[in-house]
Amino acid sequence: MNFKEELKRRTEEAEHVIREYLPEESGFAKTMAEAMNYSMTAGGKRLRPILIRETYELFGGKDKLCEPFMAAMEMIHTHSLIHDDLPALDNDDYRRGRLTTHKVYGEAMGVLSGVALLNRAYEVMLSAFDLTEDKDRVIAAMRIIADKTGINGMLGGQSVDVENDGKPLEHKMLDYIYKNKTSALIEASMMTGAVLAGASEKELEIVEQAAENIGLAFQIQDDILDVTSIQEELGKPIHSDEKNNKVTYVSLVGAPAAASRVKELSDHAVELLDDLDRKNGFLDLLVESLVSRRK
Ligand SMILES: CC(C)=CCC/C(C)=C/COP(=O)(O)OP(=O)(O)O
Ligand SMILES: C=C(C)CCOP(=O)(O)OP(=O)(O)O
Ligand SMILES: [Mg+2]
Ligand SMILES: [Mg+2]
Repeated sequence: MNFKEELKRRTEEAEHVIREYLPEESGFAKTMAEAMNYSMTAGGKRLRPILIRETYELFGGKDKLCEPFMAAMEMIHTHSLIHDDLPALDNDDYRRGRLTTHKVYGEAMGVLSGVALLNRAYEVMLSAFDLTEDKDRVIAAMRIIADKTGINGMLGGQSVDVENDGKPLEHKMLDYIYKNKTSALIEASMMTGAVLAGASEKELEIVEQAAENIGLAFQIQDDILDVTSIQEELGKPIHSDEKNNKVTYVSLVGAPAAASRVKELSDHAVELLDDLDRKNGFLDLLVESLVSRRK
């Protein structure tokens, strides 16, 4: 398998699915629709939608039921990035190689278009009821997503993250922040693919653990790139963490130790996936590739 080519094909396919669910830019609320689409069409790796499809296929899913969830997940993720960049939070001017949404449309529209994407995600997920007789699987997926993005997941983690800007942090709290602000959405993505395809409780637990490790590795790599990359490659400003006086994994243990931790977490995730009776070779390669990602 040529991994790069396969990844490109899957990214393009995710891109196509996402575009089907974007709001129309018309009517009195046209500006907000434009702001929503501005960030949604700015690129991005589309990692979470790809993880949904790959995990869906890992458990035997073959049809389009996962597609509204792929689009919805990218909307939730993009909402989180628009808000993460706002002046009240990380105050960053570039994202996905473009000026941030609030820089182009103003702060009020940044707040509103972010919330509107979050709301649209739920409208899109509800449309999945039209694609299956098995309503329980759709409900189960939506329950996971609501839970993992709220106070017990992404929002909880993000709130503790911003609350602690400029304060010393212990490992335990940093782990809480990373597991929630970043891993929770990766967990929700992979678990969504799994429940939609009918995975068992036991399989779902393994997927959740693997995704937690992937998410931690992903966030630590993000910390590393914040100090080792360049804006042109990353598409967002470097040294954002230092600007906000954030304790990160890199500031706590240094970049080389952080890189070893990324490798350990990624290896552990692949081992966990190996415990399943099923295999998706591309998914394993994707997880392994995140260790050396440069953007
Ligand atoms: C509800 C909200 C707003 C959630 C944001 C979650 C999140 C993982 C943001 C990015 O983290 P970061 O600031 O460490 O990364 P980046 O370098 O991409 O800004
Ligand atoms: C969790 C973090 C570090 C936020 C950025 O996520 P991605 O690195 O997946 O951002 P895009 O590719 O979607 O822009
Ligand atoms: Mg942040
Ligand atoms: Mg940020």
